[in-house]
Amino acid sequence: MPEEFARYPSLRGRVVLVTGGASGIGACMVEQFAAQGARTAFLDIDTINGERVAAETGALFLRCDLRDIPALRLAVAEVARSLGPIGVLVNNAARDDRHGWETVEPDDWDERMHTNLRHQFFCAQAVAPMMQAARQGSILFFGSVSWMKAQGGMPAYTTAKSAVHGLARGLARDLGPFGIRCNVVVPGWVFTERQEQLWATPEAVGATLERQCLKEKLYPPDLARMVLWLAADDSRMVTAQSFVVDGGAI
Ligand SMILES: NC(=O)C1=CN([C@@H]2O[C@H](COP(=O)(O)OP(=O)(O)OC[C@H]3O[C@@H](n4cnc5c(N)ncnc54)[C@H](O)[C@@H]3O)[C@@H](O)[C@H]2O)C=CC1
Ligand SMILES: O=C1OC[C@@H](O)[C@H](O)[C@H]1O
Repeated sequence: MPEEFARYPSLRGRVVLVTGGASGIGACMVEQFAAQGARTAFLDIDTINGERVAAETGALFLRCDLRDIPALRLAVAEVARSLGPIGVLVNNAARDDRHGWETVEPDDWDERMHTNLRHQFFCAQAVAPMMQAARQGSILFFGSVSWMKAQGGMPAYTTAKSAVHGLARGLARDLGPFGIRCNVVVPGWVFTERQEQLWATPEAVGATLERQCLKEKLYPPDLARMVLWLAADDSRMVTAQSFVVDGGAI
């Protein structure tokens, strides 16, 4: 894996907000945006890891349960007050806990929609006015290959992740006249510590690599590289699109 990351001059000084930045892919993105010289902030429910990442990167960490929309709105406003108008939003936070179709109750369903979909919209709604004033902005939404692969065992999660595409494309149309771009990043199976611990059995890893055209495991930097480009002005005419980073699994 290449050590160096591409440099994006337009990200220097740009205010970037990442949700779910305390671990996994989100933590890698926080690290890389900070390395680009962006004024970086992240929201997460995980205080312990959030404070660790903030100490390591110098990024601003605000604890926030993104299922709580009033709290989300206050946190976004605090980021803008502290760092300046937000120019890039990365809607990364989610939870891919498995759940059987047979046992899901209405409250479970609603909670998983709140955890994986709803906050992506309300974070976009909160930053859009700042981006409208600047006549530019990049909003990234995180999807998943899981629904594309017809992965079972998590129907609420795969539903939420497929809905992200409709959300991004509709907002791309609404916000495009203001120079605001909306795109979806679609990770394949990305081997974070959590994924390794929870699900990376030799059989599951083997089956994934068998399915991928590229026979290597994906890691968070593979996603961060795509995100940096979509966040930067280098992708200035790219919107309403989905970018799959999965080693060719689908
Ligand atoms: N790792 C993978 O294999 C894949 C990941 N993805 C997507 O990529 C993104 C990042 O994935 P990972 O790093 O693996 O996720 P992760 O589960 O390791 O990290 C998600 C982060 O979001 C935070 N979070 C969860 N619920 C929250 C809430 N209510 N309020 C605030 N923060 C909350 C968690 O504390 C955590 O720091 C997610 O959107 C995920 O759905 C998609 C396909 C595959
Ligand atoms: O979104 C996802 O897609 C692939 C799954 O194996 C992974 O655990 C999940 O996060």
